[in-house]
Amino acid sequence: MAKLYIACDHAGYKLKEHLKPMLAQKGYQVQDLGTENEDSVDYPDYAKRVAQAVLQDDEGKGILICGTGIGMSIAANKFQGIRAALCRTEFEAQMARNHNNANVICVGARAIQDAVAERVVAKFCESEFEGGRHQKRLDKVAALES
Ligand SMILES: O=C(CO)[C@H](O)[C@H](O)[C@H](O)COP(=O)(O)O
Repeated sequence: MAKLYIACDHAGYKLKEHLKPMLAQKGYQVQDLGTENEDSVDYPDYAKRVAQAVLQDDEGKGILICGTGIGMSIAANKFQGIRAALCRTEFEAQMARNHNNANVICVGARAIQDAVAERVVAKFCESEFEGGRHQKRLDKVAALES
């Protein structure tokens, strides 16, 4: 089972703490890369931690939470090899894995309710990349990085 790296800014702290027991209960090994409280911090610092951890772990996946998920997704996608997807629905989370082979999910704690976020993140974690025609497209995406 893939290891999960999770981090947030102050806006995402409560949701991060809410999600961790759910993920552990499902059997995932979860490494918390901060932040540790609701004091104001800057989301790029935490996006960097998760992006670097995921890039060093072939099977690893990342979970990033800020107020909207937008800042985290912008920052994480600056790292070559990171495919970060901002997801608000279970459908988006499943497609992010099935079609885009996203290795990081970004969630907006101020945008969706905790119960919805739980289902969205769980769907992301349990869904697989389908390969095939989607790999060819991801190869083209990767070519854009160079
Ligand atoms: O980066 C964001 C927006 O794209 C995140 O939602 C941040 O959590 C948000 O900007 C933080 O805002 P705050 O007013 O400093 O709490």
